Amino acid sequence: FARPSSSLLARAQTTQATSQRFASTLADTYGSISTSSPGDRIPIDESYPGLRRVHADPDVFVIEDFLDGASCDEIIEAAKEKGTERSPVAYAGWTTDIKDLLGLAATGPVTWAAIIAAWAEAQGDEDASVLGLVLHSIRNYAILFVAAAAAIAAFTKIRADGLQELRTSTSTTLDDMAMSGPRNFVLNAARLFGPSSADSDMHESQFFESPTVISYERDQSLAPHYDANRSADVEDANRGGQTLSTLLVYLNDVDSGGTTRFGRLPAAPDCDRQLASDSECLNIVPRKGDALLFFPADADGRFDERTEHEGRPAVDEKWIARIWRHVDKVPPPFGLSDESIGTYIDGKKD
Ligand SMILES: O=C(O)CCC(=O)C(=O)O
Ligand SMILES: [Fe+2]
Repeated sequence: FARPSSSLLARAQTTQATSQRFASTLADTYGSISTSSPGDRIPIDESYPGLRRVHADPDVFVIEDFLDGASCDEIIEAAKEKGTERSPVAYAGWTTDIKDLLGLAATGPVTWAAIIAAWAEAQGDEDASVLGLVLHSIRNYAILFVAAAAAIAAFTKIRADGLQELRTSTSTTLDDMAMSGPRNFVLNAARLFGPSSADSDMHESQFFESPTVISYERDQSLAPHYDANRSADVEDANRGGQTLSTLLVYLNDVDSGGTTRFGRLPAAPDCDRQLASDSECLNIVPRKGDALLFFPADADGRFDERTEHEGRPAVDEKWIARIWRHVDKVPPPFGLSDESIGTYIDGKKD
């Protein structure tokens, strides 16, 4: 099977609430599996104040002044007080990769190698029978299959170990909704996504991961990645399954560096948030209080590879807060507790 190249970025996620996923399973990278193209995204309140579409199909929005300056400052202070740690990553998509690789090995090379080896063994053996040949093939198949499985396990481990270099920021999560900054972020997000849970008993914020605050110092970055996971049903089952939307708020103004770039989407030259020096790709300049909204998967959870994006290397210090809206309820420790939502979020309008 195909060898990984140095440009290969494995999608990754953390095992903690400060999570992050990286780009592409082997199937994404080598196109060995065709997947159905994504359909409609989850609904949002399209009349939300300040909402501006900067790309259509897939939709990407900037929301001007999504969060007031005092809330931005408070979120930064709360994160500093709690302390940020190196944003952790872990390999996501590994269940898909192992399945694909094992399937590929088992149907192709392993079978042929087993038969050829059995045939070679039988050469010069006057008494070789067809039955003997078949039995030898089966034995060889079993041995080679185990060897292939071990090689695949080693390969996925190496892939996983290499991921940390792709994300050099530090982060923490804020789940104390008694503080007005994080609370305003969650309340506004719930208002924005409101329509998607309008006919459900659940409060919209139950679909959210707790806000993650990410800090980038000079030269820190987040390599191109996807926020969704092709294997979300299995690997993200304990955090609400697939990520259907990413909402991030820029918490400070950034004069230089630290843009959010979508390498597969064209530039938006008419948008004043587009980085002027990038005529190729959609590349958003952070502005304090603005939000960026996009949809890593469609409403049914189908992965949308067009939403690949990155946090470009920081020059000036950069702070963001992020909410991932999942397909199902996100239980603690990843999501907010029912008690916290009941006390501070549900029923509050602002
Ligand atoms: O820092 C950025 O601009 C992008 C952050 C991001 O992609 C993420 O947190 O998933
Ligand atoms: Fe992301």
